[in-house]
Amino acid sequence: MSARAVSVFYGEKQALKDVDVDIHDDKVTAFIGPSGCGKSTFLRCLNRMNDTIAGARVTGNIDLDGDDIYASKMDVVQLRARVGMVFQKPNPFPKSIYENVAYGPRIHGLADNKGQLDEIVEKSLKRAGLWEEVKDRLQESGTALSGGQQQRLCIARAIAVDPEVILMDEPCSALDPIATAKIEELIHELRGRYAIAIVTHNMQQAARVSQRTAFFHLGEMVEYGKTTDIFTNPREQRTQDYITGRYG
Ligand SMILES: Nc1ncnc2c1ncn2[C@@H]1O[C@H](COP(=O)(O)OP(=O)(O)OP(=O)(O)O)[C@@H](O)[C@H]1O
Repeated sequence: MSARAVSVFYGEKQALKDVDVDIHDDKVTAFIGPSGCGKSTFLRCLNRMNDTIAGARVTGNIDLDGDDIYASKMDVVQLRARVGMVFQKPNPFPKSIYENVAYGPRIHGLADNKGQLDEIVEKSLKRAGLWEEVKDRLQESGTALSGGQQQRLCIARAIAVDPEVILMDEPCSALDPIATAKIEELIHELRGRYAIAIVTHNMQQAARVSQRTAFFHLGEMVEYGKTTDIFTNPREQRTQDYITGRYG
């Protein structure tokens, strides 16, 4: 997936200026930067979640596997299956664990019968590292799980519709350190199968989970490169100042 010259306006206010970023298929890309710099705004451009915000306007080009995602012929429901999203606060549907995962494949017609749907649910929960914990209580409510389990359920829900890209907006910020470690481990396991982009406030987390990092500041993407380079040998002074804790 690639973004070129992406700008975002909320009404008159420009929140992002001319951002170019590539999201590689086999890598985790982290978006870092101080609060309000536009990380979440940019992430939301990648599956057109900004369409749901009144007054938000996006310009520039974002391409997913050869398709312009802002083209008028783009089906946004299909796009959001291809580019799934996991939010800061786990947000399972108030339905059973099974239904949380089965819902997407059912509406997208990915299963011909109950057996196939069961298989998708099992496979998705396994990939999200949750199957062993929930296999005997699939009919219980998803909202009764712990926060970390709920977040893995949301990841299973995204996986169930066979996405190409998974976007994660601060997926661990509402979780305790153990649940956070599990999600980070899961991100490692999912890499290679899905392109992943993650917004994080936590620089250590970006360094642990990503291979590419984009540093945002005041609506600009200041520097993009290999995570190791960004953290050990940044080209830009603003990146250096941020990673050494001079602001943010
Ligand atoms: N729905 C909105 N309406 C108007 N302005 C918004 C909206 N969402 C974000 N903004 C503004 O756009 C700018 C970028 O916000 P954004 O949430 O993308 O930053 P961020 O880097 O993700 O910050 P944080 O880490 O605090 O979530 C900020 O100035 C913010 O106030």
